[in-house]
Amino acid sequence: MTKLKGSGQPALANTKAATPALAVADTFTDLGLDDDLVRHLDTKMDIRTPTQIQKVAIPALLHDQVNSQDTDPPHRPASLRDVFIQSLTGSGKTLTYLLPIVHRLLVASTPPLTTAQGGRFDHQAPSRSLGTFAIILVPTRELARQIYSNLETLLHLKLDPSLHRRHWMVPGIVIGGDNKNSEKARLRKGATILISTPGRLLDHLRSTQSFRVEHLKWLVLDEADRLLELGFEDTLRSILDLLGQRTSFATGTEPQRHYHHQAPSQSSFLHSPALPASRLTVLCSATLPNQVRRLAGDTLKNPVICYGSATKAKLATAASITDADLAAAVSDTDDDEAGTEATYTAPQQLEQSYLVVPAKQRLVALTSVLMNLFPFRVTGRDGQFLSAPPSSTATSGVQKAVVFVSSCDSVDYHHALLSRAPTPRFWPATEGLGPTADPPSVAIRTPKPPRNAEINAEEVAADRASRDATGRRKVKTMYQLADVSQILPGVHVYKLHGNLPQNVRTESYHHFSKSTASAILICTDVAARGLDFPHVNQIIQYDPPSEVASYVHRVGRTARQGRNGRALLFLLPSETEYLGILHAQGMRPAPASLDKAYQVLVRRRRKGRVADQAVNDVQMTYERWLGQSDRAATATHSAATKPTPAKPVGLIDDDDQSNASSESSSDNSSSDSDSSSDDEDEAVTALIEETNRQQNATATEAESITTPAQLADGTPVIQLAKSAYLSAVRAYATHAAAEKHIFHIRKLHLGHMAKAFALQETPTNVGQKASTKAGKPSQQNSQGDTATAGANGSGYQQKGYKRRSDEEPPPRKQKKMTDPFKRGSINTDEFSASPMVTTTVAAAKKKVRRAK
Ligand SMILES: Nc1ncnc2c1ncn2[C@@H]1O[C@H](COP(=O)(O)OP(=O)(O)OP(=O)(O)O)[C@@H](O)[C@H]1O
Repeated sequence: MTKLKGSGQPALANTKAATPALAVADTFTDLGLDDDLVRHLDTKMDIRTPTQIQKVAIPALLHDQVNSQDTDPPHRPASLRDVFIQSLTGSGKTLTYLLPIVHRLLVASTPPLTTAQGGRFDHQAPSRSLGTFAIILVPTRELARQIYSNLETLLHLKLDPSLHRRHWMVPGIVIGGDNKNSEKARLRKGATILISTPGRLLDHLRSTQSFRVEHLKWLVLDEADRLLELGFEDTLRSILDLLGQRTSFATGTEPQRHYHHQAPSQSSFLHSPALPASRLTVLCSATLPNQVRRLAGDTLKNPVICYGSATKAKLATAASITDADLAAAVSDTDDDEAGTEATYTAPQQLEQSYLVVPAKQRLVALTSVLMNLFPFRVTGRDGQFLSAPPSSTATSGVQKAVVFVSSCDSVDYHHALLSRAPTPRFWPATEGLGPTADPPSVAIRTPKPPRNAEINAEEVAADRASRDATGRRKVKTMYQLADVSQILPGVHVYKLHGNLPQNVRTESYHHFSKSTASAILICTDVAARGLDFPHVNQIIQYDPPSEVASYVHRVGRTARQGRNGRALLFLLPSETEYLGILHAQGMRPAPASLDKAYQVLVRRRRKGRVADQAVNDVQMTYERWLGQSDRAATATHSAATKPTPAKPVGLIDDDDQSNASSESSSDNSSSDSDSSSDDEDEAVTALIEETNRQQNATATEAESITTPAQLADGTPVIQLAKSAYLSAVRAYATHAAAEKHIFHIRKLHLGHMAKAFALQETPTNVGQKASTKAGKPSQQNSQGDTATAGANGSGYQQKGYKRRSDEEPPPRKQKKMTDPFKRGSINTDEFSASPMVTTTVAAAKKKVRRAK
């Protein structure tokens, strides 16, 4: 990694009086910030008192030198120093670095007093054409937009006219997914403070000649631990190299071939003592895992280490960051009380808990937790839902939850499930409880169907959805950003992950943040860092994070700025050892009770208020809903591959016995050869008809209260469930090395995991069955399935995986469970004591014979 210049720079004149002492500065003015800026913070942003980290880091960033009581060693000569900021999530790190940057640019562009007093104003204000003075690098696009929006607000400050300075600073943003040409145009005009993601910045540094960085004074790496991690590291190295080359033009080490000479009047600004003499690097993070410390040590030269906890702040200096420096800086924190050397600290007011849930009950447990969070009052004699309780809206304002899962597929599936799945039959009806506000939508560009590619049924459906009544392709379609949940009436369900179109990502983030309705955001770790969602009071880590640092960032989306917040971690019984790892690193969640969580389901049930039944209701409702989707998908598949439409489920007519038996030979192998009497046949037919009538009644009842088990673009939900399951299994293998023995795929019971996605069997078997039904040879089926599994990433069966004797067999060997709605199935319901039996022809005959 390129090392940055640092030592040997001349000490700079302070722009205000002496650097304030650390313990004394309790106001932004005392910290040395510009009066206009302080007024703006107060009147327009409602920010009056600096946080702990702001108290300690703003002076360090304002003056490039340290005047600290905690300086170590105490008499290190003042010089240009890089700055390292480590502080709790939600403690205001963004303003910590933005305020000094804006302040110093403002002060540098203030004309000298003598000129202004003499009546002549010849100090030409600097302009955006000077290029970029500060670059803020962040790992995600959403965070970039959030910081850009903070910066815009900050730069709208009202300037004191008597100081003869003008607005000239322009905020800029360049991020992946946005239009590069319009970004180039903006960079050509100039962006004084630029927010960017690493890949796109590197792209512009390489290809946008008019992007001027030779006056760059600040490079801020926000969420530095993430940026310095593997993956971003190479990009960052290239960025630093390119910035090094370009800034050396300006310092005269190389001829300024590409860059304009400055107007003489602007040179007084460029040489203002208010600006750093050369580029400063600022690293900013809530966490700093060990492996990243070494990289930070390489990146920062002569750094000031600013550490802030909820109640204390500390400052230290070092020639470079070493473990010892950080340990020294971090040791004097709130954790002292616990007497540990914890790596991480969570806000004190954050209530952390964990819930141990068996895999097969995860979905029901999630539903219960959310129902407890978004309760609805049941009133009336028949237990009708009449209204949302005051707690979700009136008293505490808007209620919001963020649910973290491990993959994009999982986000898509759980979003579909929580927003579209119906309520169980034994619950009171929820009609009349409409949403509190219409869910928002956004127009997105319709993707063109791939040329010369094999188009499957889903793509056909998506293409159909993208055409208007006359069959013409619509250039844009409306994308529903949130759906109103059926199971949690009135609650809007949003999603956010890296595979969504960029404008959907942006708008989902924006609308969830601003939502005045109660809302849930289901997301991947793309939302784990830095995002500042107002009113989020519950974080749910439905899938545990892949490393402890992520845990800290995820829970940090709530309990920000001293507000209350709760965080709940879901664990499988086999994962409880993870609590030890969390404990050792300073995170101490308390146990939560699953039985208590289920009480909300028991209360909802109209009859037989028993926990097992209530839990079973929810699981079976989800499974039935997916069953509908499975049948629809199978029908679509059959229609595409077979000229004759599939036989309606559960119906047999006598003329078609031979076909019926060949279609499901395993179930009915004995029926044709049976030499039963006419009487017996009649009795069998009567029993089957009766069973079918009951089944159909149940199915109709279930279907009458359901929403279609497919998305607006026609994607069957079962497809999402299968992909989500496979991605979840794959994601399980991505835990940090120290946690791998806990989160090991061998410990997963794959059949139970399938239940956690409301699948009645593992996806491979589902695929096999669908293909068999469509009349394909079994070899083809298994090839197709293997390909699907590979494409979706499990790769579990292909790697010659050897299983231990005590573990769950891999997917293909799973005990076959069949759809309860399909004729000829015996389904053992895992949530109830007794198996649910549906009648087959053979079973019916046996029953009739026994009855005789
Ligand atoms: N001095 C202050 N007083 C009140 N609110 C503040 C102050 N400084 C910042 N805030 C607000 O606190 C919230 C959190 O700030 P910010 O996002 O910068 O936190 P952070 O430390 O960067 O968190 P994370 O580690 O999660 O990225 C923001 O809404 C911000 O406007």
